Amino acid sequence: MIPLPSRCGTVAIVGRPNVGKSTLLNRLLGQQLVITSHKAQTTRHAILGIKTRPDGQILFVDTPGIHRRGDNALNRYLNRTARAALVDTDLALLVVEAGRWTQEDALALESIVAADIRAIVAVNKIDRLANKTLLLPYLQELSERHAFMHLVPISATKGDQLAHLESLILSALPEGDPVFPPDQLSDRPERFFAAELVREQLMRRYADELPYATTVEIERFEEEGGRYRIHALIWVERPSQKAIIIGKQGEALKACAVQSRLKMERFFGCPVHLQVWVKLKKSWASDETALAALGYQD
Ligand SMILES: Nc1nc2c(ncn2[C@@H]2O[C@H](COP(=O)(O)OP(=O)(O)OP(=O)(O)O)[C@@H](O)[C@H]2O)c(=O)[nH]1
Repeated sequence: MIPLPSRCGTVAIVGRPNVGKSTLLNRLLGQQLVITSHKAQTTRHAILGIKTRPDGQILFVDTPGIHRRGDNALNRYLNRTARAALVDTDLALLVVEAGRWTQEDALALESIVAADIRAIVAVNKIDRLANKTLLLPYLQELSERHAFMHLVPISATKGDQLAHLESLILSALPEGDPVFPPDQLSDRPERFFAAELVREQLMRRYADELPYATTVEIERFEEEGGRYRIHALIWVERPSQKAIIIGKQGEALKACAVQSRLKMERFFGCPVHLQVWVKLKKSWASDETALAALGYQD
């Protein structure tokens, strides 16, 4: 048999907030690389996830959801990051939710059209669709909205149709040799993932708007005799937010730190000593300079 040519290229995963882009990427990579929560706008950075297969390498770029939230510096940064990921990419993977089409989905599709790149659409959360007969007309509508290369109904949480989706993605990429070593999963340093794992707990544990007013900075990240010593700072905008995060007698912060540490130990594969502090920095999310200092940089 003639071996298939190796393929390699980048795929930008785009879509409105909360459609399941990060869940899909983790599932395709077989590891929790990017953080997820049931809250919209969990993803704040474009993250590269590398999938190496015998027949090639897919370089996935997970992007923040394209959204229409209030106009502050952080929101502008998120939309800019999502759109920038479409420049110089080989393929777009638009993720939508089965049975739903909103103005934000339309914005995501517009950004693909504006970038003039080929796109596959993954119709996610089919497990949630109570009436399966609605899928066909929904796919029909999608195919009328844009000339997608493929329309693939999937369930990111259940894993349905993901192998098929991955093969379609690979065959749409240009021929080429892998650019990263086979065991490399991302281009981000370990301290980036440490900050993300603390932020994931904030997104999951605290109600409503509070997590959006926080960010995490890793002040210290050291290896000592086979274990990691990590100091994390949670930045908040108001004293009241600090009090909520810490909780009665520090219980809430303690639980957040324990869970973050357990996930870090799984991610890094070694014991972790984690300390977490909460500090006040006025309006970090609306100030471009403060954002840049916290790592939100183009
Ligand atoms: N039922 C069901 N839920 C899903 C599926 N995929 C994702 N979800 C849920 O949808 C929510 C959002 O998932 P994320 O992966 O964080 O979504 P995202 O598109 O990355 O969100 P942003 O960070 O806001 O851009 C989570 O609660 C997931 O568990 C699916 O196939 N079926």
